[in-house]
Amino acid sequence: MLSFLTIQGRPVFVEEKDFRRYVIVSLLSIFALIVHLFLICVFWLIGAIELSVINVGSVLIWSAGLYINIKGKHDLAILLLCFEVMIHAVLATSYLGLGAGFQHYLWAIAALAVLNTRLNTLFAGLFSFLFIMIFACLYLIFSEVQYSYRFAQWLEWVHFANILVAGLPFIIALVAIRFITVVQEARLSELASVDSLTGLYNRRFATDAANKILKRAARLNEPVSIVIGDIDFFKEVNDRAGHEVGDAVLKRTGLFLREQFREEDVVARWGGEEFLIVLPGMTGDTAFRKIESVREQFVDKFEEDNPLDLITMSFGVTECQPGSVFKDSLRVADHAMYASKEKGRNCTTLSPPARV
Ligand SMILES: Nc1nc2c(ncn2[C@@H]2O[C@H](COP(=O)(O)OP(=O)(O)OP(=O)(O)O)[C@@H](O)[C@H]2O)c(=O)[nH]1
Repeated sequence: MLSFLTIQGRPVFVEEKDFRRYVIVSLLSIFALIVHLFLICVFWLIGAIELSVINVGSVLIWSAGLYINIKGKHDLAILLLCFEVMIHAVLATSYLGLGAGFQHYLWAIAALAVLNTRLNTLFAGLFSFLFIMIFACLYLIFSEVQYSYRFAQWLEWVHFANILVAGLPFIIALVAIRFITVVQEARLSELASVDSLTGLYNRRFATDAANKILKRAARLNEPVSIVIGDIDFFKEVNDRAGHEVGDAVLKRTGLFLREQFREEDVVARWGGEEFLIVLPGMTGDTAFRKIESVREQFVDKFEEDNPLDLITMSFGVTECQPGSVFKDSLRVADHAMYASKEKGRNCTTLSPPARV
């Protein structure tokens, strides 16, 4: 995914992921620059010249970070900004003591360092640990430092504000990790259950679903029918029109079959040009009539789009006996489908249920 952006008046396209880093790091830098410029004035006014000077240093580093980020070196910019926060936290604590709460920013950058996926995991972990280690050391080294500037009555509010501001990146980092995890879990489960060519369920998912449907049907004493459908002379389609056309036929068959059945029915690509359909609540006779109508519509659909090449399907149907095992009923449906092939194809065969 590309986004449009102008750098020095020239239009450039950047990758969506980089564009996000560009915007986030730039906004963060601008926000930090404003805060530090404000702090320079505040410290100057209260006579804390050395603190004012520290903030001048920060302004220079954040400006450099912003510049490097605009130039496209986002990782270097993030690294530089993490080090600025670290140095700032140490110096501020050494002058103002732990009561001002600047040490809490180390937790924020520890979380951000782990989020930087371009750092290898070991490095990211080590960086993060380094920041937490410094945080712990600040408590050992500067526990005696007392705040000695004007407006001491505001100190606890400065601490309060620092905890809140430092907590924000921490929350953002956790939300980002959660978001990425949820999206990836959904993607993985889709990959594990869906056939990438047709978008139908794959064999593994369909087997699990069929077993569950059969168990439920046995409990409720309801019928279930199993159907195997196979495209006729598919090898010829591939040989004459090419593999790509063959793929397109499979895709359209998948779409067509999905449209023909209810949501609770399982329609899956069983392999190659073979499809499995599980019809809960349907007796063998009803399933047979339904499949015959689907088969006729299938021929019409492909005839409309491609009148020269007749594409047809052969089906095998069976009803599962309560308490029967999926693989036994599947075998019966498969034999029924082969019986349809032997009868000359483009037809449906209903077989009696497998014995329990
Ligand atoms: N394009 C394409 N072809 C596939 C795919 N999977 C399997 N095939 C092809 O499907 C063809 C199946 O051929 P056969 O098993 O001989 O069956 P058929 O030609 O349909 O003949 P009958 O089933 O007897 O009517 C083979 O040529 C496989 O290469 C796929 O994902 N894409």
